[in-house]
Order: sequence, then C-alpha cells, then structure tokens
Amino acid sequence: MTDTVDDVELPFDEDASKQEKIETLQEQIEVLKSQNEEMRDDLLDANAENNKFQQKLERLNHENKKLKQSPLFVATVQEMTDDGAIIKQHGNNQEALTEVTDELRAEIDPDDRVAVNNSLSIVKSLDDETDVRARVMQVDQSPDVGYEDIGGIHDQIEEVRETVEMPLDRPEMFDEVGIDPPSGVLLHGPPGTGKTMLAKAVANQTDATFIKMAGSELVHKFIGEGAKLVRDLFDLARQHEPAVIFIDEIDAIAAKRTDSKTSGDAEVQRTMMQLLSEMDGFEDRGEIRIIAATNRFDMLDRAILRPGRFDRLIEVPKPDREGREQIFEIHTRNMNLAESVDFAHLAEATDEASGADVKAICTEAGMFAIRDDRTQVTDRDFLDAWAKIQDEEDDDSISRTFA
Ligand SMILES: Nc1ncnc2c1ncn2[C@@H]1O[C@H](COP(=O)(O)OP(=O)(O)OP(=O)(O)O)[C@@H](O)[C@H]1O
Repeated sequence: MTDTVDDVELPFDEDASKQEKIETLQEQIEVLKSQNEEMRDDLLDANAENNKFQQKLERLNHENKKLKQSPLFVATVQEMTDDGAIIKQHGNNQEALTEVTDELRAEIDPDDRVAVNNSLSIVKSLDDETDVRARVMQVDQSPDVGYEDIGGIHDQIEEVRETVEMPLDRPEMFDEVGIDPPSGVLLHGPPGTGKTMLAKAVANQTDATFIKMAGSELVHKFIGEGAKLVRDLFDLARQHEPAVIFIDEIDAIAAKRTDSKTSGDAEVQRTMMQLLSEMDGFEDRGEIRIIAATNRFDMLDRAILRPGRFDRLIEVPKPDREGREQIFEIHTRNMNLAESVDFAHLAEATDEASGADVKAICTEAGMFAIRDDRTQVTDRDFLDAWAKIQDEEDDDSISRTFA
C-alpha cells in the first residue's frame, strides 16, 4: 500500500485547482493516519487494562478457592451493627467484630450459625442443609441387621451380647449380682469386618434406637463444634432411650497426643475431653449403651481405655476360611446359583478377603452373569469377581502411594 501521494506525477499542464485538491487529500490522509495511530494506542491500553483485570480475576478465584479449602470455624452471630457482625466463636467463646458483604448481610440474622475462616471473615451462613448435627449423627429407629446376617465372628457376637445386650434387656441381673455392667465397648479390627453390623444388630435385638456418630466428620468438617456435638449426641440418646450410641472411627477424636500444637489438635482434645466427661459423669446411664469402633487401635489415647470408659475391648478380625464360607452363604441367600458353586472352595480361594470383600465378590459375580446374559451365577463368576476386586484394590493402593 502506498501511504503518500508525494510520488504522484502531475502532467505538465495540470491546473492549480487539481494541485490544491491533491494537497487537501494529502492533509486528510495525514489526519487519518494520526487518528489511526491514536486508536491503535487506545487499543493497546485497553488490552493492557484487560490483562490486568484478567490477572486480578485469576487471583481472586484462587483466593476464593483457598478460602473454601481451608478449615472453617463455627460461630454464632450475636448482633448486626453498621460496622459489621458481632460473632461469638464456638469452642473459645471469644467475641469478634467482622465485616460482612452486602449479599451476606441480607442473609444473616442474630442467632444464626455461620462458618468463618482463619481471619474470622464470614464465609457462609449455615442453614439447615449444612447443619452439622444432621450430617454427623445418623439416627436409625430400627436397623434391619440381625445376628444371623453376620458370619464368622461368633465369639465376638457372644461377647457383645453379654456386655451390651444383657444390661439393656435385663439390668436387674447386674443389680442382683452386684456388679456394674461394662461402660463402653470398643470394637477394633481391619475395615469391613462387621463392626458396624454388630452394633446395629444389638440395637435391633433390643429394640433400641441406633445412633451413629462418625468420628472423622465430627472433627474435620467444622472446627469448634466437636465438644458441643458430643453433648448433643448424649442428649439425643437420652431422648431416645433405650439407645445404642455407635461412634465409628473413634481414633479421629481419641488419637494419642502429638507434639504439634495446631488449632486442629486442640479441637480434637476438647472433643475427646467432652466425650470422657460424658462417659465419666454417666452414673445413671439408664438404657444407653456405647459402642465405638476403630481400624487404628495402635493410635488410640490410652486415657479412653481406663476403667469406666471403653473398658471392654473386642477384636473383630478378618474372617478365617470357615468364616468366609459362612459369609458367602449369607450374601448369596437370594442369588440364583448354579450347582457348580461350592462355598468351601470359594472360601479356600479367597484368602485375606474381609466380610465386605466377600459381599463385593457376590455382587460382582452376579454382574458377570448378567453381562454374559445368564440368570445363574457360576463358581467361575465368583473367582473372576475376586480377581477383579483384587486388581482394583492393587490399583487403589498404587495410586495412594503416588498421590
Ligand atoms: N462378618 C460379616 N458378615 C457378613 N457380612 C459382612 C461381615 N463383615 C462385613 N460384611 C459386609 O460388609 C459391609 C460392611 O461391613 P461393616 O460396615 O460392618 O464393616 P466395619 O467393620 O464397620 O467397617 P469399617 O471399619 O470400614 O467401618 C456390611 O454391610 C456387610 O454387607
């Protein structure tokens, strides 16, 4: 493109008016050129501005993500003032004035529970949906598990019946003999061996309400609530007597003290102290029994095992060959099995399988038959299912190692 008209050669006899016209055009071109440059500069500025906004947006997104990831503390709103909200933190009862955004201001009222971050900014209001109590406590009026559904741990069932069922069913026996029934029973052993089933079966047998509390949820989700939730748990049990309280993963609340002094550790300690004080002060326990379970017995703080607390320890191991055979029988009760299926052979071939593994093998074997368009499940299906489950478990442990 030529951007000047300097080179245009005029005919010798060109009249002056044409020359003038050309000059005017030349001027206009110059003006347009400078306007064009100005616009280009504006565009560059706008781009730079846009980049700056983009970076800011990314930073805010990142902070937002971080805010959501870090642990949140629970507080109750005391008062809304022009300067912000006055909140009282659970756990340490300290009051603080914190600013609130206009959107949150519209949502929050005094007495509402809110989640705050490390710098005490309100991150969200805790409505019924996020109510921690509902999330960590599961109430089952009549669990549908019976002792006949549990295989391979006969001795453990007997022990639980004696220590939990008897005091609920025939408390007068203990009075007459003159001994106190064991306070709490601790079931320990590898995952998936039937600990939860056992606690449910006792509740079912005694017509007690089954109240399950997950230890890990209790301390990891909302810091500051643990001790209060433990109090709520025992209140709830009193309202539902007879009741069996089942605390799963108790190691999350009652792990040995470590040297670190993080707020998380202090919270775990407070939650455990509350649990111990509920158990110690439970003179007239009435018709409430406490069962706890753990896969990490080695991690437990010995304080919870003292007399009057979890003073009856019951180990629930993985089933042996005979146990696996019984568990296969239980979980295939409703299955359409081919004649070839031999439980003794399956039990032999599934060394190291837990009760939960055996249950998974049965379901997967059924899936193999369905994929093959058959309605009968064969011995081969069970063996293929076990091979598949072991492969998956290996993959899981490899990905955990490299995570
Ligand atoms: N001994 C068993 N007899 C029959 N089924 C079992 C047995 N153990 C486990 N199962 C099956 O595995 C499932 C999980 O078992 P359960 O939740 O009782 O294990 P758990 O020991 O409490 O495990 P975790 O420690 O992982 O909570 C049960 O619902 C049941 O189907």
